[in-house]
Amino acid sequence: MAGDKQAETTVPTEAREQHAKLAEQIEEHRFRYYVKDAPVVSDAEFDDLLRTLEALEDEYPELRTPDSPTQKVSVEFETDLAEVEHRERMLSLDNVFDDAGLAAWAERVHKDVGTPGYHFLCELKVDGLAVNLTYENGRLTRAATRGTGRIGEDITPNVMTIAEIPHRLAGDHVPGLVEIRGEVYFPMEAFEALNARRVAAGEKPYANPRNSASGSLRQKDPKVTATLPLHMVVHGIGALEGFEGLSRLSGAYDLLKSWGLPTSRHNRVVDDLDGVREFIAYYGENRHSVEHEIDGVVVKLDEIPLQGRLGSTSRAPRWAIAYKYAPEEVNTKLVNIRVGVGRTGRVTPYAQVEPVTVAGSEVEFATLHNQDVVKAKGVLIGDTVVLRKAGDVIPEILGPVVDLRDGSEREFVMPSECPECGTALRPMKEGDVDLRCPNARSCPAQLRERLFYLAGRKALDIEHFGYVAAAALTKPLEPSEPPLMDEGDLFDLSAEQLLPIRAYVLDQDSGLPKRDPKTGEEKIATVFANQQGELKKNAVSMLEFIAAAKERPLARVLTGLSIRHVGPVAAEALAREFRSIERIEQASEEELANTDGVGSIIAASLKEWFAEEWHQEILRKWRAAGVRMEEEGSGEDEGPRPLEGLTVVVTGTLEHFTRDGAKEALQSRGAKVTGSVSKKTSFVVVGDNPGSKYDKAMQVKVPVLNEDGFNVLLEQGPEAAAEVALPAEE
Ligand SMILES: NC(=O)c1ccc[n+]([C@@H]2O[C@H](COP(=O)([O-])OP(=O)(O)OC[C@H]3O[C@@H](n4cnc5c(N)ncnc54)[C@H](O)[C@@H]3O)[C@@H](O)[C@H]2O)c1
Ligand SMILES: [Zn+2]
Repeated sequence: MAGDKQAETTVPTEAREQHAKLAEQIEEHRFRYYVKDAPVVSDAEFDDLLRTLEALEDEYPELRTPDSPTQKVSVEFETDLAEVEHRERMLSLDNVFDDAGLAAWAERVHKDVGTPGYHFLCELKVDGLAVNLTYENGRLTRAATRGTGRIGEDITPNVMTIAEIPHRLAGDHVPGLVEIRGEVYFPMEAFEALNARRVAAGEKPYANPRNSASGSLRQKDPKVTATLPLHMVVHGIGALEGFEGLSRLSGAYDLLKSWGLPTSRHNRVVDDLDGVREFIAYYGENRHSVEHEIDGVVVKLDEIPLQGRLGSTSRAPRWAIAYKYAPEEVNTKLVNIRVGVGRTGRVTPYAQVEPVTVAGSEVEFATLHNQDVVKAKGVLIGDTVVLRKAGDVIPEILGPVVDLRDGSEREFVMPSECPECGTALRPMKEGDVDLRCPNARSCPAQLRERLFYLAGRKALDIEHFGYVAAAALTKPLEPSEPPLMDEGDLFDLSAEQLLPIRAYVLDQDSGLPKRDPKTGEEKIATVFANQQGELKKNAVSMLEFIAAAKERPLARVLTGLSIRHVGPVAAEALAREFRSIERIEQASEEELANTDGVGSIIAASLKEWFAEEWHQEILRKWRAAGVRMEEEGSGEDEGPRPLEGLTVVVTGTLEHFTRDGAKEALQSRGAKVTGSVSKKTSFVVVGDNPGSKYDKAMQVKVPVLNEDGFNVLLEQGPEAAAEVALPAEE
């Protein structure tokens, strides 16, 4: 006893105070999270606090009293819902964040188990709300939240509305009593719509889907819960009476599944730690292939008797560990909502946030799509927001942290004029929410984006012509007249024009001027001239590359024109089929639409594009500058086109031709190759295993050629081929 007292006094006051302060913060966050469903810090920040407290207690074990948050699952609290005592405690999990932590856990398990021959059960850590289902003689009698771990809240009527959860277990052999533990989650895809409804009804939007799941289950009216797309994954068993012989947890899951409970499809039993590592690595890569959000992997000892041997602390089982992935959600400040103008003139609001690192990269901007989305999310400028960056997906804002508002936040108002050229904005189409700057030709933003795209890898591939050059040529500070009013004069740019240009150095992601990191001032540069007043080396190269770009294949030139919907693939198809810009322009909309890889939307878009006078002007100027407007070897000087005017469909596998080879052979002889059979089809070439196109050919009585007949067509022409075509059946 005396020894104890002495030990206590060895804790410095400072540490004791720090401990008390941290403990209080953690309790407060738990209350906001579990009770109010409205956390004000991210999970990562919360976990950090808990880890700091743990580290402090490692250093001064006397601080680790039974009261400490490290020893508890949650907080004591009052609730409007009825309280329920769990038959067996619901625990949390200990966390590790790296391989070393995982290995240390495995080593402890190994020491405690003593004998080899045990297995690890790997599961996904479902990011949702822990729920306890009590089944008595197969009937669902109660559902409760985890609560303090001993006492939870009664949410039976709400849980009863979840379709996946059986009210009665299937089969005859069910226990007298069983507690099923699992996670209820709210799908990410449905989250935005839920928040939109809440905002429209004047309710607080949820900060993330996990809060929605919890809030949905913990509100009073089961009729409301019934309308929500809640799901459950089962991941454990609590009390169990009147049932013997469970030896492996993985086996128990099979049993639960046979009773009709929603178990996970992703569980895997492995022999050793390397197997665990593989599982962790796999789902680290494929995190978004899973039907629910995950924040890590849970590794469990699969042998149930061994679980019993290892036991639990007051907070977590020793036989399981949670390996947490890097968080994809962080909290940050929404500094501003700006609008950007895209290549097609679409005007989209986007969020500028205080820069944060998330999922390994620094994020400063997040998309907001359109003004309705901003409203639906319920975010105000100045809010702390939950920002999510999932894999390669563009960062997005999930929702505001409403409880941190101080009244200084303001609503976003969509501008009525283009921020770059001042033109009044209009809806894209009548009734559309998306707005567009109609000044397509010389709105500096649109032209800049078009030029940047035109110079890019997919189009003319002009080296040294990057975003900064595109901006400088379209909106210089000096001279006042930009050298390019549209893309028409691109190939006539001269050194004399480039030399005097001074412009902002724009950031490609935001379209905003970059800032000097030291002074914070916006960067302005003499973009193309060096200090001696000569062209920079890069600028000389750029001009050379512009000249060389005139020789690029037709498909790339077409791509570079930024015709709506005409990307590299459609451009290839058009170039292959029509072989010159002139012929594309002369083609009827129907002809265009019937071209393989083109279709009616692109056909309409092409017609629209060619009808615009300033587009014609671009073509005239490019032609005069010597830009290639036809496919090499095309036109009149090309060889004969014996199959001109024919439309051919190829289906099934040919012996001596690949699909592309067959196409090429037809097209080089002037035939058109399409994907679908109609009355207008001249021939259908049929290889092995033809699909429905063959049946269609029979139905509409189009002549069908086998591979020999195809060769006749290629070598002797349509008349000869018609003779050997299979007679169309009656
Ligand atoms: N942001 C905040 O203010 C705040 C406050 C408190 C807690 N939290 C967060 O809440 C989360 C939950 O905290 P916690 O105490 O439950 O700890 P935890 O997340 O470390 O894990 C324990 C829980 O994981 C769940 N789980 C999911 N899949 C599982 C599986 N396959 N097998 C077993 N269990 C599985 C269980 O319900 C279990 O109770 C943590 O991520 C924590 O960061 C955040
Ligand atoms: Zn504009």
